[in-house]
Amino acid sequence: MPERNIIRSLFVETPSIPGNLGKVATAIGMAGGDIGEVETVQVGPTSTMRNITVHCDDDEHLEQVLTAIKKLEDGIILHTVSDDVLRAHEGGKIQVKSRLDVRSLADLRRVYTPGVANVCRTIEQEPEKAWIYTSIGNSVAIVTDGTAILGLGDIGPLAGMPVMEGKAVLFDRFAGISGVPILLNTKDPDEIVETVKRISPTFGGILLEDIGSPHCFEVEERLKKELPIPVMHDDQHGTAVVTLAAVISACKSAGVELKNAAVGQIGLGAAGLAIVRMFQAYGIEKLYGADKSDKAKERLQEIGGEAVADLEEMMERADIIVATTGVPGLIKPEWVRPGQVILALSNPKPEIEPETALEAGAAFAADGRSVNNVLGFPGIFRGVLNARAPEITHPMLVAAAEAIASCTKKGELVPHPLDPQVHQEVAEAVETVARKG
Ligand SMILES: NC(=O)c1ccc[n+]([C@@H]2O[C@H](COP(=O)([O-])OP(=O)(O)OC[C@H]3O[C@@H](n4cnc5c(N)ncnc54)[C@H](O)[C@@H]3O)[C@@H](O)[C@H]2O)c1
Ligand SMILES: O=C(O)C[C@H](O)C(=O)O
Ligand SMILES: [Mg+2]
Repeated sequence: MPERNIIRSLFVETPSIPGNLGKVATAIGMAGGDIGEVETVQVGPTSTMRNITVHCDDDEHLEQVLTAIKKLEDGIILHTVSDDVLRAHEGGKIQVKSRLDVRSLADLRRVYTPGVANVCRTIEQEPEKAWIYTSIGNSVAIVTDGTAILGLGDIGPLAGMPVMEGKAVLFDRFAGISGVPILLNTKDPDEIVETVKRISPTFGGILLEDIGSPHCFEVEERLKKELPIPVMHDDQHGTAVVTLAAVISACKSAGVELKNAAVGQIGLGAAGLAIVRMFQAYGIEKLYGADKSDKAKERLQEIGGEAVADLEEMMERADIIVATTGVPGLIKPEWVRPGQVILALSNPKPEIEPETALEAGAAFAADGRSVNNVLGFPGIFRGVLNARAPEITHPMLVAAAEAIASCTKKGELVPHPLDPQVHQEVAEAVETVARKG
């Protein structure tokens, strides 16, 4: 199925006679639209109202679907078309809620003053107890400067907030962690480091998100060194973990020894360079990298990778291709070699659609929706917070990748992110390594 970028909710009235919903569904299907949920809002004696979610490729395609429904007769009426995704974002996606109720004066005194003063004193005397008596040990800051929001680029922290709120939802749902978005009004590495350090006492960990390269490398390195709590740049290490898991699974299915495979990385920014480092540390020797920026290629050479000037040449040489450039359609179908593994991970649109890569002969292909760092970061932070580890180490990340691979069904590259087992397994694997110290 090609990528569907437009999701709309259609409010449709049909006569309450069997077969009419079928006519609507057929009209949508014949126009190439995909139907998501169908919600019956009201059933009356003469007519039925439904909300039908439809997925289309683009605006033009949506128009074709709407025209097809409008052409239907026999009392079928399309009343409204609304943007489901925008609607779901109204009021934001997250909120801070109290875990305790305040119904009586006694509750008030327990939750707040005067009772709370004793808790403050306890923490003053034994700061360690903040992990027991506050939410700090279960809270992670999701910090962005807005310079590399998905593949949308430097759109600023404010426009990046929906992504940060999204990450907070995933932390909550998959790991029971309170993720708190922090938007930074600066791109200066010194100011970022200074600000994050100053707010850090509020949190048990720091997730850096969608901070562009090259300043993300310095920012993360300094914060890791200077803070006593785990710091991880998701676009680097979360992505590298999930990518390693995907290639472990692909090689297992194809009966190929991963360590002997030739791997090509297109895009050597935050995600790409970390993926190369992860592959190197895993023992893969034949590693090629391509980037339009000479500085990025220099960074690859500094860590012992081989820079290739031409994408076509890289496609020719590599058995496994990973792309993280943010450029949709960068990989041409005619470059794909039979049997190749293609992970085109840019969001919101990949460098090549998985269907196109498979049609062109790839053995396995995936995009950034399935091979996504959502499979890694919730469990990784759950694991380190449980263990109260001061940092996230390379062996923890490898353990997380192996846990993801072990949850993957035969013939697939990664597990489904809604499988609660995967987040649990990642958390346990990371916690186990962390406790070994
Ligand atoms: N699936 C996931 O979990 C996941 C995670 C992180 C990032 N990503 C995606 O990866 C992409 C990059 O993210 P990032 O944080 O690494 O950004 P980044 O800006 O740090 O890196 C992008 C790199 O791609 C290079 N590039 C751009 N156009 C190119 C081209 N035409 N040819 C070769 N190289 C090119 C840039 O020079 C840069 O080095 C984004 O689209 C993001 O959505 C996906
Ligand atoms: O947020 C995502 O879906 C993945 C990733 O962090 C990205 O920047 O694309
Ligand atoms: Mg990101």
